[in-house]
Amino acid sequence: MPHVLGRRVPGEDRPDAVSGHLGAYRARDGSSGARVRIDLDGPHAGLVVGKRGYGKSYTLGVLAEELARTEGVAPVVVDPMGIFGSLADLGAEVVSRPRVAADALAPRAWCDLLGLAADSPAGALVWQAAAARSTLAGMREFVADADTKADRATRRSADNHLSLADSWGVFAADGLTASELLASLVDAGTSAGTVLDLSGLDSEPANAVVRAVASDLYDHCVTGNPTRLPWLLIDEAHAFFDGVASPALRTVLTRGRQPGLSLVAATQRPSALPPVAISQADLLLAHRLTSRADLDALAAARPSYLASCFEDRLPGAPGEVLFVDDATESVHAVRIRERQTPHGGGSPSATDR
Ligand SMILES: Nc1ncnc2c1ncn2[C@@H]1O[C@H](COP(=O)(O)OP(=O)(O)OP(=O)(O)O)[C@@H](O)[C@H]1O
Repeated sequence: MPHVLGRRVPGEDRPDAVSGHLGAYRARDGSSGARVRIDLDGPHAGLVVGKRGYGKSYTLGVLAEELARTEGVAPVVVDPMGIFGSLADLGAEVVSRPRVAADALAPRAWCDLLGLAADSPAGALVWQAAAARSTLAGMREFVADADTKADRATRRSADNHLSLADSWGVFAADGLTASELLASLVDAGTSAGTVLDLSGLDSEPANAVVRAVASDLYDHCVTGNPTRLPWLLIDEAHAFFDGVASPALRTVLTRGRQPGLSLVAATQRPSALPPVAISQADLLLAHRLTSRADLDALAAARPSYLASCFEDRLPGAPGEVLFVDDATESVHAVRIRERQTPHGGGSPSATDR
């Protein structure tokens, strides 16, 4: 019987409950022990942390590989560095420069995105336009025609902001929506998932895509009965918790598991995450971490069982993690298995030239 970490009701799991091969236990002398699997059956909030170069993206890739070949789940990988393209080898769809529908963002999200206070004249106009129209072109028309109440300067300001959003090239009437994302996976008869390659996008457009996809996935899970349970895997997550994607990600973290949406965030800077991102995580995979601020941020948001042993047991080599399993309130030293598709990350080295 393989050992599965993350099971909510240990010992009472269904024999057919799905899990993924994560690696092997690591003994104190560094030797490898029994195989370790991770629960993929129930929804989870996961956090992968560690210093640069110690394997966060690699670990996220291992998780994506396991999800890609698991029935009943649909991984959606947010890839800001463009390093997860090799998941196509397992049948994942890699979407370069993903685009989203304008109405995948709620009116409030439009104001946040454009840096407009909702109660400012231009903000109120953008809000009305987002509520009234489903496309960005339609919103701009709405603003141009709003000649009754809004004065010229307000219309111009609102349109300047919308024009900037237009220039990002991430909004399209036929853009990716969560329901299409999950439906297309069903049509294709595969659960291999999707990689959203955001490399080359600036922070605002990348955040716009992530906010739209996260809130759309959440709404889809709440209002429908998703045919597959989505897993949102986010690399360099601090860039999104720090940006306008944050409200949607917080909602997923605090309320996503109930309707079936999982989120796994990877970051080298846990101290840059809101405490809720740490406290909500029921799976914590910690690679080597030395910054005092990051260790303190983890300790402050975690229950007491973590503070007592966590720091001393953190691993020292790339590919090793301390796995904190909330379900059993236990901590395990694990060596993450090797990738089955090529890893696209890692630092460039002059020696390799
Ligand atoms: N489980 C593993 N098995 C074998 N090698 C690994 C493993 N994890 C990491 N490595 C090695 O460590 C290197 C760095 O890993 P990775 O790119 O995931 O780091 P990172 O923590 O995401 O760094 P960054 O913050 O710079 O993105 C990889 O290129 C790989 O060579």
